[in-house]
Amino acid sequence: MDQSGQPNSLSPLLSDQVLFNGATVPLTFTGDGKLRFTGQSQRCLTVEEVLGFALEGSRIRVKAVVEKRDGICCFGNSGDLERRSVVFEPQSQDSLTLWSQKLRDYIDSLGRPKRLLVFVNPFGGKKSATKVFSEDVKPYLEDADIHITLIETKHQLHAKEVAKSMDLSKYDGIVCVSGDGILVEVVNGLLEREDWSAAIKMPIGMIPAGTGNGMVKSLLHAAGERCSASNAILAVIRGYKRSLDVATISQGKKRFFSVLMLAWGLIADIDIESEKYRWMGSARIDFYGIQRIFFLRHYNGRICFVPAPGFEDYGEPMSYHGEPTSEEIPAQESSLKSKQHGYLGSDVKLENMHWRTISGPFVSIWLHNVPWGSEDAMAAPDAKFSDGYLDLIMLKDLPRLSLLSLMSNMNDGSYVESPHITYLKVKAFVLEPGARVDDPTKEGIIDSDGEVIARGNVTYKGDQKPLMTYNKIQITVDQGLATLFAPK
Ligand SMILES: Nc1ncnc2c1ncn2[C@@H]1O[C@H](COP(=O)(O)OP(=O)(O)OP(=O)(O)O)[C@@H](O)[C@H]1O
Repeated sequence: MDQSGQPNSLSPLLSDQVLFNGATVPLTFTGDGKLRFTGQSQRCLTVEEVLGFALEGSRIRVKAVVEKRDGICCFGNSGDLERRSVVFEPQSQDSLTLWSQKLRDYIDSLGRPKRLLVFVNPFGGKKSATKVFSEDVKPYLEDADIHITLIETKHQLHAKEVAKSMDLSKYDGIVCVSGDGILVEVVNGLLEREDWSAAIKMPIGMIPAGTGNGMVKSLLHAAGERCSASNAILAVIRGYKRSLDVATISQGKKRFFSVLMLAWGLIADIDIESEKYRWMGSARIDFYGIQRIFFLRHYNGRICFVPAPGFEDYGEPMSYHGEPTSEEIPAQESSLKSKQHGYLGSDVKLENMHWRTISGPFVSIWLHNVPWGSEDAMAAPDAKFSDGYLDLIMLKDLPRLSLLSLMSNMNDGSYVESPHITYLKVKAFVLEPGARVDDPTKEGIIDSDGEVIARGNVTYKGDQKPLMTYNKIQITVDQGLATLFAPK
């Protein structure tokens, strides 16, 4: 709320006398979207605060969101929020029509979404998504007069199936009330469509309601906002957008599109193998992480990468050997004649790039697209949403106690400053995963965005067959391919 009462430099779109709080007061609506009541009880609503309005007989109810404190006041975006409304009464029918027209035209001019497809995953995280939706999301969407089509996901890959076949013309955006898993399904579904290039422009909004809420945490933290469902849904309603790099992980004809991360070694083992302690909630990661640190595994293998400008000194030069060869992919896969639909990955000429290589053993290889891996792990502090690069965090070896202290410093990202960590940006990447140093019969897990992409011999047994084999895989990045709703 602007209490200054200073006249705005922008000329009024509408200026009128209205009934407000029992008194007739001047009300001015200016081109910068400010609705300013003057007179005794001064009030000012900004366009950021206004969600929508409704006609109630001869009155207009303006629905707004404000920081929790007494009275409607200056909007701040990091505290607790509450919905409030301001009711005023124009003095004639003509005036009422004019006010409603001006307000409608203004809100329409902002490019806010009007029709949203909303996925709610009742199964994700603490199984709270249904409650989050009904208490913290739906009321805001109703105030903003946004038409919603609600889909409760019924099984794994349900959101992907819908995204792959939905009628795009019916929606202005997709909202996922879930963890990162549903976002990844939606991106993969959109990119598997024949009309993928139009489909992937559909803005996607994230509401934190899973175990891993890394994407929405990254979005809100970048804007200095708390990671809450109300801040997240406001970003959607206001309709601001930002583009997001998409990484294509490929092996032969197999493709997986990643927006968060790829891990091999320690992080993948903790992420995937700790599933057996799921009943512990998010504590499973810390609990199993400590076990893995004390029984640290080292993996043979090799990484090859195209460094971003400024990182050319890492590793040794090499020439690009191309995508995995037929010897590196099982026969039934390389002879697969299935027709390829959808996006096939970045068309950048990899053979023309300057490749570098580092050989193992490795403790951990981690590629990150955005800063936060979860709400309390800042995995890649320098990661940018659409710089066209992935941040590579590599760990070869270090004393267990140093590793323990590194892992406990992940909430502010400072762990990457450790001399044991190699931290750089890459444009393209090839992982050649090997077996464990201590026992060559045992191999590892490759995890991308929480999905097991490939599983080697004698590893954790999951319910599903992974998409790829535990062999060479390639990762390329397409700059800003996807679009997210984001705070300004
Ligand atoms: N009704 C359902 N039953 C079982 N699984 C489901 C259902 N709906 C969605 N899923 C799956 O739940 C997984 C997790 O989804 P979500 O993104 O909400 O949470 P997450 O934070 O990534 O993971 P989690 O909370 O499970 O650790 C997704 O891979 C999705 O396919």
